[in-house]
Amino acid sequence: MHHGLGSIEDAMADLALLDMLTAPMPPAPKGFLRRRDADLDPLLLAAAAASPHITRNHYAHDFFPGVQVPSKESSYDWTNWKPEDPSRKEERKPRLKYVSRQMPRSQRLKKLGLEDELEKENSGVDAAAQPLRNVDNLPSATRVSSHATPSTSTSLPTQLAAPLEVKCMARTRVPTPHGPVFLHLYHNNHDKKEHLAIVVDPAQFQEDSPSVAPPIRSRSLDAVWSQDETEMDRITRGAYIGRLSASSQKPSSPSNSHPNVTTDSIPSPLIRIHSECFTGETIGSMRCDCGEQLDEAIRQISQPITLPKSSSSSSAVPRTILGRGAVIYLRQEGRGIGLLSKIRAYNLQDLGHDTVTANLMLGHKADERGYEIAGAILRDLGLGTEAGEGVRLLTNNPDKVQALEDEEIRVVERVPMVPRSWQCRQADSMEFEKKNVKEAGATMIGGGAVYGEDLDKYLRTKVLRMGHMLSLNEEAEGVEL
Ligand SMILES: Nc1nc2c(ncn2[C@@H]2O[C@H](COP(=O)(O)OP(=O)(O)OP(=O)(O)O)[C@@H](O)[C@H]2O)c(=O)[nH]1
Repeated sequence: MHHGLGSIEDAMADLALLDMLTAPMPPAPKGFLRRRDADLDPLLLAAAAASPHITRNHYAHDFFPGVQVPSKESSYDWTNWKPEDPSRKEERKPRLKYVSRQMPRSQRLKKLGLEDELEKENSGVDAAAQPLRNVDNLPSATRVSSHATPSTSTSLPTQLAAPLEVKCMARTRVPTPHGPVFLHLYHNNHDKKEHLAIVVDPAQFQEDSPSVAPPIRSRSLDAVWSQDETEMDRITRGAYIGRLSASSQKPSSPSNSHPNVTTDSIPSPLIRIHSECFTGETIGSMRCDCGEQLDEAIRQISQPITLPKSSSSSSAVPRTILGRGAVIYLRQEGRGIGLLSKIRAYNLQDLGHDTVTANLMLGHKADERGYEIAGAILRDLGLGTEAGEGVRLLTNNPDKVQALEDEEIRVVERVPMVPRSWQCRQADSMEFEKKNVKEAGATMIGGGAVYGEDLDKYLRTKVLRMGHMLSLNEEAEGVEL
């Protein structure tokens, strides 16, 4: 393209070029896709030819305010653009504000005469913290002075002075690889968690044979909850006796479900207090033995119990009864620090810290659990009480034994939990892995043993730093299963 004064040939050449560029497009052949951008604008081309300063971009963009006022001198020349005078900002129109037409909730509640609701909201005690009050005939927790300290980190920070109450909200039969169990779901008035009791007592299905041992049943579940409660209501929440089926529906009653059976001649039921571990129990983590312990506890509790030989018995064959006991499953993930902190603690453990130090580095205690709720659930099940049976406690953790004794639960024996991998250390390792880990699904209920470097480190820390009552010799030597 030529600019300025040139020969007539140059002008003719420019015109021919302009003509070529702006000539109508010949009809597109079949299947040919037309360009989607605009055809060249002849005026724009002429302008571009006239001045080296003006390009198509000057027309397409408006970065500079001057362009919006074409009449302004040099408005198309961005070099003349000046930033806005900051002192003029004050003159700007104020931004539109959103104004609510609804009065604040506190005022609305007052207007409706619901100051109590307001008071409750401000106190921090919400309805979920008082599940018993909403649904049943048990008294509600009352608020007290703010000096009361919550007993565990999992308790609500809501100064509840009312005595702890637990209530079994529902119970159902669950078949497991170790036999049927009754799963009990509990609410309580001190935290918002749904703690569970896994009761092993298959003798309850044998309605025809006389009870040797008292059935393990929840008092709060078998209680009458309201005068207008129907049989179907009771059955639906699990307050039935025997085996529930289409042809057998016998609602329980507070009196007939807790017969006075003497327990002197039978061993006390085996109990485990177990704390939630999502990683170990749900995704089969091999950093800990929690999944395996849960499985092992249900397995051991379900084993038949050999009765001690009585002098009156003439039979030489030892008498056995069906296994019985319970796992109290507390929602105290990560030894009470919660899953989020536990996951972070694992990263610190990968850096070389042990499970205790990792907790401390995150500002937690080594163990933040409490066992008051476990004590209350055991009492509700009639276990470990003065009047009822003592319990044999399946644990290596001295804190649990002490905590239950503080709860006035009668612990007649501590039964150790030796990790399965320690028990079969001497077995052929490949065989062990194949049989117990790969095929069975390590740590899951009914599965095999969990083992590995992470687990070894974890178990040793429990023994060396948390006082767990396990002999490290067993780890070294191994015990045949
Ligand atoms: N913070 C933390 N918690 C862990 C870790 N590994 C497992 N846990 C938690 O530790 C708890 C294990 O509790 P329990 O199964 O009741 O057993 P225990 O206190 O070790 O005592 P035993 O009765 O002897 O088994 C669960 O809440 C797990 O989530 C860890 O590395 N860090």
